[in-house]
Amino acid sequence: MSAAPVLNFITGNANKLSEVRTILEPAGITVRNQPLDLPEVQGTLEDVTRDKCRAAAAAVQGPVLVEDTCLCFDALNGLPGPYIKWFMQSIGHAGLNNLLAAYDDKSAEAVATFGFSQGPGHDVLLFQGRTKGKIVPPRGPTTFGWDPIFEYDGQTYAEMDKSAKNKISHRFKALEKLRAWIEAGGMKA
Ligand SMILES: O=c1[nH]c(=O)c2ncn([C@@H]3O[C@H](COP(=O)(O)OP(=O)(O)OP(=O)(O)O)[C@@H](O)[C@H]3O)c2[nH]1
Ligand SMILES: [Mg+2]
Repeated sequence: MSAAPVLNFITGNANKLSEVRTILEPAGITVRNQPLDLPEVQGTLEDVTRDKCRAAAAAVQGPVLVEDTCLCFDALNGLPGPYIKWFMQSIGHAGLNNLLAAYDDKSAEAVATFGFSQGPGHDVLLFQGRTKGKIVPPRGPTTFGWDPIFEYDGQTYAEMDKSAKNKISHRFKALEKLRAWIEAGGMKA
């Protein structure tokens, strides 16, 4: 019998870690964590995750999982995208809504891109999930980033039960792909 898969998820974000554990542990996948704050380059969603994954593998000298989250406004051709963390920190929910004040189109996409590497010098494999929604004035608890302003099917992410978010979220969809790859024996290849 083969050993149960173990992932070392390098993130400093406790909310991400909690969602990833909740989604993967029922599938028998153990998620460890090292909360390193890695430098993040500018570029496409995929560039940012690949670079973050290489930096994580170099830092821990072993197999790693990382994730980068983007929030892409359709009216702004995908911005703030990978820069959402800095936008969120500097202008908050009100500022993010104001960015779209000049446009009728409030649609947005949440994107999670996980990167897995067996270690330094190995390729980075990407697993991406996308959920479409729209940007609204904040509703619901302010526990996690921009959850209160991202509305999906009439409810903001923040208004949903965690279990409901974890069935439709960008992160869940990306982790479904990662899980399928692990179950097909990808980590051993
Ligand atoms: O409301 C939210 N619902 C989510 O589902 C979600 N996922 C991520 N985020 C936030 O979006 C930025 C991404 O930046 P990010 O991917 O670099 O994350 P991070 O720097 O916090 O952690 P990490 O890079 O150590 O993994 C950060 O501000 C995160 O807090 C979310 N906010
Ligand atoms: Mg980060």
